[in-house]
Amino acid sequence: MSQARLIDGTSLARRIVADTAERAADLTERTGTAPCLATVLVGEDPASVTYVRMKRNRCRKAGIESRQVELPADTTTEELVGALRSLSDDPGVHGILLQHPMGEHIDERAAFEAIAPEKDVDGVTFASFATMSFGLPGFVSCTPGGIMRLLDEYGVDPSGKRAVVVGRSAILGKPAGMLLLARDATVTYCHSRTRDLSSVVREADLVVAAVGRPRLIRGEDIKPGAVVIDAGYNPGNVGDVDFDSAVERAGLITPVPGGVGPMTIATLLEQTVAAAARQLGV
Ligand SMILES: Nc1nc(=O)c2c([nH]1)NC[C@@H]1CN(c3ccc(C(=O)N[C@@H](CCC(=O)O)C(=O)O)cc3)C=[N+]21
Repeated sequence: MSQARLIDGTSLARRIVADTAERAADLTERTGTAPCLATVLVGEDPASVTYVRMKRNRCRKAGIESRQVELPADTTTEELVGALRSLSDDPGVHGILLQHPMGEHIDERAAFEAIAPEKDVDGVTFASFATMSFGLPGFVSCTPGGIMRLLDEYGVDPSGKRAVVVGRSAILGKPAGMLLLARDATVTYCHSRTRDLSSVVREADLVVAAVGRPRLIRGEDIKPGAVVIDAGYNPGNVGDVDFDSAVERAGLITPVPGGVGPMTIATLLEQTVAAAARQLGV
């Protein structure tokens, strides 16, 4: 049986981070100020702690400072909004990442909207969603933005393709579909109420799996030759796609790890340096 070509997210991410580090160094030299990302974490969910640590480590290696804000699990929406407003007003902070998910008691949307649009390097605000949806310049949601870069790198033009996005979360599925639509794909969203998911996915030339259900999408659901992007985050580095069966049917596929994940962080760093350059007037 034929095997899909693998999309190497690690290597493209490495190149983007290297370019970003050069730009960060240049900016620091010219302005005397290093780009700075504030990372905001509410509570101590182990996966979130790990992701934030990875992002901060990657920042350090790229010459981006990071400021860590850790808030207790019982932080109220008002307190979180207050913390985000003060980071938004702080000229020493150029980008803000609010790690998702937060506790059930927090109004996530209110929190995201407390991030100043010019510092929304994670692309989570309504303002960023709007520019992204219209294909206008602005900050993209990092995982969807990373996915589009991978598609471009591998010569996949979404125009005219049937794209099926499985998942409709505010910072992953929904913006991924909007970016594909902006590039002229015919986009279908699937979600928890979708009837007969398999039959919808089988129509897809391009599948983006973004629900957080381990191995939900299986090889038999994949149209032969389709492009399969696995953006699912599940415990233990397992994606939403059953890789072993999907690789037999797909034309091009992202592995987990080594696919979309590293691109998420690369996009975050790149946008942080872009935000700093703009704020420092370069
Ligand atoms: N506001 C917000 N923005 C996010 O971008 C965001 C978030 N919240 N919440 C959690 C998810 C998760 N996430 C990942 C980033 C990188 C990898 C990554 O680089 N993974 C490596 C594996 C890393 C390892 O070896 O453990 C890979 O796939 O190759 C994974 C997951 C960003 N997220």
